[in-house]
Amino acid sequence: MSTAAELPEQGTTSTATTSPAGISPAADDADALLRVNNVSKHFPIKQGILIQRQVGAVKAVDGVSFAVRAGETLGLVGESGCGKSTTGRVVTKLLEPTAGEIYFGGRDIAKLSRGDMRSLRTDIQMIFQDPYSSLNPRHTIGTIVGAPFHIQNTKTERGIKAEVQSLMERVGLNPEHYNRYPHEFSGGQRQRIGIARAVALRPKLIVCDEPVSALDVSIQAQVVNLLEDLQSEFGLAYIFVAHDLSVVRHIADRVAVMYLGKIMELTDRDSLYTTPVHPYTHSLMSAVPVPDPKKENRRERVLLIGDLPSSINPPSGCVFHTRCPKFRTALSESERQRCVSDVPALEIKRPAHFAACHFPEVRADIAAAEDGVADRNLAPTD
Ligand SMILES: Nc1ncnc2c1ncn2[C@@H]1O[C@H](COP(=O)(O)OP(=O)(O)OP(=O)(O)O)[C@@H](O)[C@H]1O
Repeated sequence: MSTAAELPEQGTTSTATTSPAGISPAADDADALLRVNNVSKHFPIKQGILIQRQVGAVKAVDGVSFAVRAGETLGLVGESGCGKSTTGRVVTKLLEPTAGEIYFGGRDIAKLSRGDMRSLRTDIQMIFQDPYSSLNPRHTIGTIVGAPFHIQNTKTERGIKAEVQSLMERVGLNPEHYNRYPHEFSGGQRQRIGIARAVALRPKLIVCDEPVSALDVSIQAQVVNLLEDLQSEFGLAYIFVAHDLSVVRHIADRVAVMYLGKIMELTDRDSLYTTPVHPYTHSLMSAVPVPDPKKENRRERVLLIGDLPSSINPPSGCVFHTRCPKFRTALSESERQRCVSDVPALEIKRPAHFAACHFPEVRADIAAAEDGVADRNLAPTD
């Protein structure tokens, strides 16, 4: 593993990586199925009626690096608009990255054309947030779940029907409803249809983009449990995009926290929830209620002041400095200057614990223990 001094700056797409293989340490994982290295997605803003010219860009994702191991779940969390969904869509190549590398099974898929990506569609799939709009209302469930088999073109009609009905049964749907249309199913059942479609070809990786946030709370846990069962049965890896920290704590092995298009902290679930080192993660965690009323009364809430800055013109240096409680209250003038001018690298602060902060919360362990962060019961209700 590289030392902190060797680590690259996260953020600007022109920043060179310095690890021997040219891969950011956050993506440099020997067991990785997917390695996302310094990937950006900037949406151009154009002006003009006849002749359009680019006048700026929405920096939805700006130099993110992470790895996903075979069979694991990586949670992607952060406030609305921080770039979680865009990251997921770039990984599945529903969106083309502006810069960076995406290694899947050792091959850089970032620059593959749509045609070349067709063979990889078997291996990488996506489950969408909205079970109402992600299914074609004019197609029966048989057609929707059977579509991947038709594209693959290796099975007879009868073989496809048998496969689809077995998948329906596996995800908790009645196989006799093969000829029904999406509007005849509830929200939870529609998400099960989306899941059956995603796992049909036994992919290695599924990007789950807020798969339960549109569902009733009572249904959420059932769908999360189904995803977990399918993961162990088929050895799937998930990127699980969510803004709900409880669901992510329940399902993720490791978690990446995003803010304004960048990864602020990346580590295993327990380290993140019990000993966060980035002031942003600390604020997020402090907003989660503690079940014990005594501890809940003593809970220190770290409020973030101000609105999320625009991703068209993000703050200089550390993008979080304009809202960082530590920047406001605990740093000297020269330390603050560093936050304003230098982009912090996503670097190792503890073994396997990455954070992009010049002045991480080194006392977070003690604070977390005192505040009862470690005791928080964040599992979703069954
Ligand atoms: N097609 C697009 N064109 C321009 N800007 C876009 C486009 N898609 C997303 N954005 C912008 O990119 C930023 C990141 O959006 P994204 O949807 O990835 O965030 P998110 O973290 O998933 O948010 P949410 O939790 O609300 O879904 C936002 O500022 C959004 O407005």
